[in-house]
Amino acid sequence: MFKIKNIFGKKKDQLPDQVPLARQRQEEASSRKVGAVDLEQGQNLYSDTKVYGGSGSETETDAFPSIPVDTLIAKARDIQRTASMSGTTKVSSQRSLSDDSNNRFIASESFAISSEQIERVPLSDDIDEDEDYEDSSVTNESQMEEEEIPETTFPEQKELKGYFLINKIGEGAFSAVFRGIPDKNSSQSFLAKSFHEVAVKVILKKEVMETKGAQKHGTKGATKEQVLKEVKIHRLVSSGEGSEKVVQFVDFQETEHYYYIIQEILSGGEIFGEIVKYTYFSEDLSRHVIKQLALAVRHLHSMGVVHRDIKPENLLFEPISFIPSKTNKLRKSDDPNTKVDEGEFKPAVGGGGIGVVKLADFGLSKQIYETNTKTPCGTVGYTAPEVVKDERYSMKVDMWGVGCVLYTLLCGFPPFYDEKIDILTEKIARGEYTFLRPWWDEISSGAKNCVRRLLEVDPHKRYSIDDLLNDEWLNSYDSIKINNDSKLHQKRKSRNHLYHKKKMALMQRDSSLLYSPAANAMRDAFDVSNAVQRIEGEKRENHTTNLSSLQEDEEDLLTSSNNNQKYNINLEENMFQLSLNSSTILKRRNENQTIGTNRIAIPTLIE
Ligand SMILES: Nc1ncnc2c1ncn2[C@@H]1O[C@H](COP(=O)(O)OP(=O)(O)OP(=O)(O)O)[C@@H](O)[C@H]1O
Repeated sequence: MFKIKNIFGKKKDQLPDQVPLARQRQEEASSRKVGAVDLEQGQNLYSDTKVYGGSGSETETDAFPSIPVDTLIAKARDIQRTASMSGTTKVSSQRSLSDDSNNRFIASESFAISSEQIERVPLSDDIDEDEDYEDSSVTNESQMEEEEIPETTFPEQKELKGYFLINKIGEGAFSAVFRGIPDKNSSQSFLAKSFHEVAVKVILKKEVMETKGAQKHGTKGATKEQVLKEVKIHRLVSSGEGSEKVVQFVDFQETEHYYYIIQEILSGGEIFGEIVKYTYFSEDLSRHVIKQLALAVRHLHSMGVVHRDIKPENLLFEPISFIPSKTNKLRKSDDPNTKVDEGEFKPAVGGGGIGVVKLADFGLSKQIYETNTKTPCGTVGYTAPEVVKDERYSMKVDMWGVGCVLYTLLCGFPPFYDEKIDILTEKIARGEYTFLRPWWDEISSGAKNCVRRLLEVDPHKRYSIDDLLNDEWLNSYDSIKINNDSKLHQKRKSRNHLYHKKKMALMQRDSSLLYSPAANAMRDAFDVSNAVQRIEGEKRENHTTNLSSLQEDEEDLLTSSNNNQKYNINLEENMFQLSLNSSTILKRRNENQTIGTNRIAIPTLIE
């Protein structure tokens, strides 16, 4: 590991590769405000008046004759786009029709900047989160139903029973995710009745191979076995004490053309998007997220399940109301003109609009032993101590993932980065990362220590989930309140559905920052890091002869039994195969090649 004392005194080629990425992140963050800073709040951007009828013939006037109308419209649209990402300003457009004293109709349209906080619209939850309250949005059901008109009739709706698809809220490499409403009159799923709304992940069957063999010899794609395994594991981890930190599994349907995985909806979306928005999180907010992630991981590990794909894209959240900061909390590495205010943090509730956080996406998860079975093989009670120990080490893959997330939350860029995938792989394998100045200067030693203990190369020395939950920094104060009151929880969720709708519409309108080069580089860094750790985990597991029978239904992802040979498999291929239905790396790259953004170079075979 190398340490850099001060990056500014160094020549460009001596700088760690994270530096350009960190700078790129900051530059992209500032670009989102470019439009908004040009104009004062309240200033009219564009006003076009058309006069029809009356005594004179049709005339047209510009309120700002010196500026071409088209330029103004383009500018207004541009600002509207950037403003929708910054969440701080809104460009409103107004149309009106009136008649004047000459009996003429005047149609006017104007754009204006206002300080309305569109991303932070009160969630109809300006109610104290701690209070139990009656929620009018729930009691007035007819009003609620009136709002729930599907955007369009989706082809995916045709074969789905018991749920109405309302709007698309996300996309994976092989799936589309919709917000859906359970049909109260359907007998489809008993569980669905307790959810006002759900997320429906739809996988088109023709994208999915029937068997592992087909996958090996045919086109790349997820296999049916993998879809079923994801469902099996998701269903398993949605049960038992502690499962409330995991996105709940609700229902599964297989039809002629589709697989439908129905799950609890988290209306805030991905934590990833919030990192892009705020550039980084305060220590309080980072702790808030990590504590909840740690509780989810503890639950999984207690059931013998390893997630293996822990990253900010797989952390979903419920929004809470945003409280603007009372005092300036800028770090010295921040640009005061561009840093988006994270707002006040409320212990046990959250901050930055982020409340409850849950772990999602079990597409790469693996059950390495069972905890509640009578089958001797794989049951902890019947397993030799060294095997149990090794299983524990396999779980350390997730702890590495938690470390990468924590690092990224605290500073805004991932711990390991290189444009070339093979160099990035080496850095990850060697644990080569630094607490870069100036970005880490003001981060506490407690937080750094926690990161260090998680990003420990040797899994024996790396924090276990219990170590993390006992970490001093993580326990500086009670960052979350676990509320098991499901009735109250449901009320809160239903209150947020309008917010969700608005936010999704905004995200769809402008995802330029979410898919900017730096954001994609961040995604890639996580995908590579997780793939490297999974390969390490597989290596360790294969050393353990006695390991669980559950491996039987695992895909033969690393085809060779020879460990050295395994490691030499083209990592890109491996990552794709390891990730399958949850990987987006190739898709992103293909998309980016067409739009010409700069990407990590696709590697050649490592011989
Ligand atoms: N339960 C949910 N609540 C809200 N949004 C969700 C939910 N599940 C998925 N999404 C949204 O849909 C996106 C894609 O979902 P998911 O990650 O499960 O699909 P995937 O095919 O496994 O994706 P990937 O290829 O990114 O791994 C998520 O990143 C998220 O934005």
